[in-house]
Amino acid sequence: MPVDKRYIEIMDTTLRDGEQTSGVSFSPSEKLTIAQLLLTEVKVDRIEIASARVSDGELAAVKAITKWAKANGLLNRVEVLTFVDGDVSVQWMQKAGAKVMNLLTKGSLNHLTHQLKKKPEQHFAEVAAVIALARKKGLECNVYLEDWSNGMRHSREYVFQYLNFLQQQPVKRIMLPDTLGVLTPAEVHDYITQIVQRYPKTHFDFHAHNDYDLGTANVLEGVKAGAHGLHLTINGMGERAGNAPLASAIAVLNDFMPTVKTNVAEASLYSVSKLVETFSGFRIPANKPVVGENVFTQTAGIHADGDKKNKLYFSDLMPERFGRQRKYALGKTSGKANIENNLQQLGIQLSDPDLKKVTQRIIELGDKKEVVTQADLPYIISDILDSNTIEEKVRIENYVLTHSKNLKPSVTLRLSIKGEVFEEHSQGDGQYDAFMNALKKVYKKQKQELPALSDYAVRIPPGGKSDALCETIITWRWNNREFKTRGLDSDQTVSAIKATQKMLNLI
Ligand SMILES: CC(C)C(=O)C(=O)O
Repeated sequence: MPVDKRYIEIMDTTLRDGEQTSGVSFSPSEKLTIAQLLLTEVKVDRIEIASARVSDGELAAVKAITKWAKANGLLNRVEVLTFVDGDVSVQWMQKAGAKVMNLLTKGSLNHLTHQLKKKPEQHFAEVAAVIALARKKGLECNVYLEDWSNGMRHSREYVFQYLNFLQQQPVKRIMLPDTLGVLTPAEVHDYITQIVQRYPKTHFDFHAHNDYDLGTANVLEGVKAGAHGLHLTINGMGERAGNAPLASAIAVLNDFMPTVKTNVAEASLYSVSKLVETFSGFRIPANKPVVGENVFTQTAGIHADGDKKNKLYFSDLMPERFGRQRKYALGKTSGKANIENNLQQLGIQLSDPDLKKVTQRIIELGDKKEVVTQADLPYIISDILDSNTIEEKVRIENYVLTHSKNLKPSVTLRLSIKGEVFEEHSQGDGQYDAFMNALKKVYKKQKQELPALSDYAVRIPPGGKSDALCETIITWRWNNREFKTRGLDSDQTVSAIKATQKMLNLI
């Protein structure tokens, strides 16, 4: 029988806690773009976009977002962190056009006593006054219990006294932060269970931090224990080690909590991660689950082989769910199956001998610590197929190229023509020019002319991701006709020399 799933509200706080990542600051237009994407594409329920009073730039950002949200009927989903400061935050909220305030209050006796130096009753009265004022001005109130986790560990009586008090207040949600990211999953489960059982009619959000890398595990336990909402950030940005990452938390809830649902669109998680990465300059680690560059790439040949046979290395965490694609790395450990998978994705078929040559070339590049990407493959293949069709009568045996400050580049070149070996030394304006000058000397002594170089183009495989390969395409003029040769290598001069050797074998 289908069971009614419990709905979990997702509040994204990338633009508030996420912006507390050291070194990160979003411009108002970046904040607006991210806010729009989060509410309309990613479909989180709520966003926390700033702290009140911070700066003029922050005020401009909040104004821009609230204006857009109001025009689109989304204003009650946009939240701002505010403070127990009389009427200051409330006035700021009004100036910014915001309607939902997340009031920061003290969730542990330690914080209350040593930071605010107040007694609980004093704090509660001040909180009540701000809430009353905010409600009078038409604002909705959620309340944060800062340092709630340590409150539960060391001053539980205070936490329950405060929660009892809040039951009498016109508060929509109570937010339970593990401010220092110190809780274990078992504690999260225990503390949230106690709270939701005691206050069954109150909405509780859980706000995890990731200091022990337990953020995602903790939000899972929070939901299992009955939390109604979660605070998450894109790419796990946030104060210190960050918050629980949105993408991981959603994947975990979808795969391990069949009794709950969220409204988040998995397919948009990768693109929003990339956008936030670009705007924030905060790089996504390549191994970050769901959104990291490497997390859907199989590197070991044995994995690629198993995937080809019966999808043996697949799990429920399929890349397509997140708008991504499985990749098979190309390098010295990748082997034939990885290369075949890449060729299949590119729609290319090769004979066995050519496949062997391609595999060999990739292993050689891998040995040189070069990273080969799928975009490099057509270049490698065309280089190999080109070489297949050219009979090698001229071979460049060795060369030494020099490049020193204030001295002309020079070359010592040894090449063989139909088995006979020649050696020359020369200088030039660049290394390749020096190489060509030495080559011309050899051919002049043979009373042979060389084609004239009429164009020289260098490119890297598209996408700019490859650090492995560079292709030089040289156009030659010879007997009133033009022809091109290509050379491929990780070094630009060497790729030009390879293109030149091909020319020598064509004339
Ligand atoms: C500022 C507060 C709400 C916070 O982020 C925390 O306590 O973790």
